[in-house]
Amino acid sequence: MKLQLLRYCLDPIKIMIKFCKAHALLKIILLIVSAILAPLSLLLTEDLIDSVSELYKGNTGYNHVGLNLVLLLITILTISLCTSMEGYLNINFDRLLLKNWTPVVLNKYKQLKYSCFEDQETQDTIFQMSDNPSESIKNSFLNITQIGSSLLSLVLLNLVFAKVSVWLSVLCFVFTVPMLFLNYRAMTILDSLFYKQSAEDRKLGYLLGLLTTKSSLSELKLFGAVEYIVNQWGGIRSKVYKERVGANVKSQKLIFINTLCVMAWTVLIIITLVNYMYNGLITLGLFVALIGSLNSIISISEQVSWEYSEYSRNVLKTKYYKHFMSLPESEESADLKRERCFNSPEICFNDVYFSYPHSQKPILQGVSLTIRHNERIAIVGKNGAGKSTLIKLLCGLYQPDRGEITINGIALSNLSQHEISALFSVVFQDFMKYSLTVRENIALGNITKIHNDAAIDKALGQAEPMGFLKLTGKGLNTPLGKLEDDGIDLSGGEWQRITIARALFADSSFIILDEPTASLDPVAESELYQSLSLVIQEKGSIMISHRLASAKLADKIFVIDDGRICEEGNHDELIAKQGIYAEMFRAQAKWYDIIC
Ligand SMILES: Nc1ncnc2c1ncn2[C@@H]1O[C@H](COP(=O)(O)OP(=O)(O)OP(=O)(O)O)[C@@H](O)[C@H]1O
Repeated sequence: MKLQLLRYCLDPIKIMIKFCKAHALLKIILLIVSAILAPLSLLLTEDLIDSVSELYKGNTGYNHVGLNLVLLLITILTISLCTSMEGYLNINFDRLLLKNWTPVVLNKYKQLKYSCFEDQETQDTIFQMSDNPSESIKNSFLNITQIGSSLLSLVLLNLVFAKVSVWLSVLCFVFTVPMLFLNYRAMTILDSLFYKQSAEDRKLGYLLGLLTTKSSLSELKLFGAVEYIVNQWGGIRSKVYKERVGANVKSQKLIFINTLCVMAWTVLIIITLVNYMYNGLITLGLFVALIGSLNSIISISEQVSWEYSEYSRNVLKTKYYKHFMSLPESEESADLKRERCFNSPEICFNDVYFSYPHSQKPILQGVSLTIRHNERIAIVGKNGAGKSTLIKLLCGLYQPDRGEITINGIALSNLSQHEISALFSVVFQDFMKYSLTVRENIALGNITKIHNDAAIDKALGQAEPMGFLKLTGKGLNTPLGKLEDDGIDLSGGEWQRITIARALFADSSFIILDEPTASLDPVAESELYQSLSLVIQEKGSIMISHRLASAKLADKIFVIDDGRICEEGNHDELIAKQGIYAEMFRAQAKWYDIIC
């Protein structure tokens, strides 16, 4: 089955020629030259020995011996030069890949369509791409070209036997095949186990992570569950170990059988050659050359099997790379690079339907709504109603299946990424915590203003009016997270405020907050709303929140149920309507009434 991997053998060659053209071609030429020179050196050895023997008998002069010696030395020197140049090329491949290949891959990451992240296969590919695949692609190129060169050498070495008899050459070749096969099988037994155990290896790593990470270890200790995880880890570990021992024994058995075959084959060939020499059918030189080829054939067969086993591991990354490069990119055609300025933008959802890629489940079903600039909007609804999905569509991360989203009458799909970024800045539920400086964490919202300290301070002040953040002497350049020794580790609520500051710093027409106060304590929540109500007067706001007290502040509330807008109005209107919103609000208020 693993032989099927040979169908990918041209891919690493094509990739390496694309990114390291001259070096890759030179490597192939050097390998071909080395493959030819190995049997040639044996033939020259034969000539040298025979000429020395003729010199001894007085049938030839020193010149002939000298010429053979010089030719042999030149060949040995050339082989050694080829090997040194190959070493030099191998080092340069890394440099060239870093220079030519890495920017192409990074650019592809930049262009990837957001929907790519939905598909499990694609997620695997993206994960594999993060594990430096260029190293594996380079290695699979080296493996496959080395296999080609070794096979060429094998054929040429077998041809040396044809000097004695064609049958001997055929016999020699026929014996090479089981030798290759047994070596290959011995390697694949270990390889197959490696693949079979990869899920268990991942699980072992995960369990070990649970036992060595501060947060999980402290929770497991509290629950008294550490021993359970240790036992789980131990169970898998001993199963993996037993399987490895078993596979090694099987592999060693095959290697032993192979050694016996090689010995029988060697003895047979030597007896045949001795017999030929005894009958005067071959010279001493040819006898020595053929014995030399036996050694080379055995070691090359072992090398081919080893290289193939390495190739079968490395070439998988080439598969991932090809898949990665074929992933769809977000289209940003020339006419979409415009930067129009939308004064008083108005958002319209016109009968929008949407299902996630690879899913049949309808998430939004005929959503129609209008949001004007400077309006404070709240979107409320049960878990899974489709609130966050609506925001993702608004930011252009997904396209509606039916219906249209427009900004001032222009379809959102016709807006450039730049225009969309100028319209919306979003704080998602699963916001990012960047282990960068405070300055960078905030300026990522508008990187052009990264050195504008006054603007950064203003955004920070709006997001955290009480000044929770105690900066070190480095001020805004204080690192956050634990990547650096003097980094500050923030609480969930503190990180959330940094994220809100980032969104405010972006200076967009609308600020979108998906559960902005989920990690905040009640006092911080109330302070944030007061601060935001001032900021938001200058721009539109769309807030998703399960805390309905915050929805009271909104000019308009949209209630989503099962992907449909089922109610719309301000707090008083919706309470008067006695519908879903009123029911949700009463359910929450009841708890406070009980306590009060
Ligand atoms: N990437 C995805 N692929 C497939 N289905 C998804 C994906 N993301 C969300 N969903 C599904 O879409 C539905 C709506 O999800 P969404 O996150 O929009 O709900 P929500 O109203 O924001 O919920 P919550 O209040 O819990 O945050 C859910 O049933 C969810 O399982």
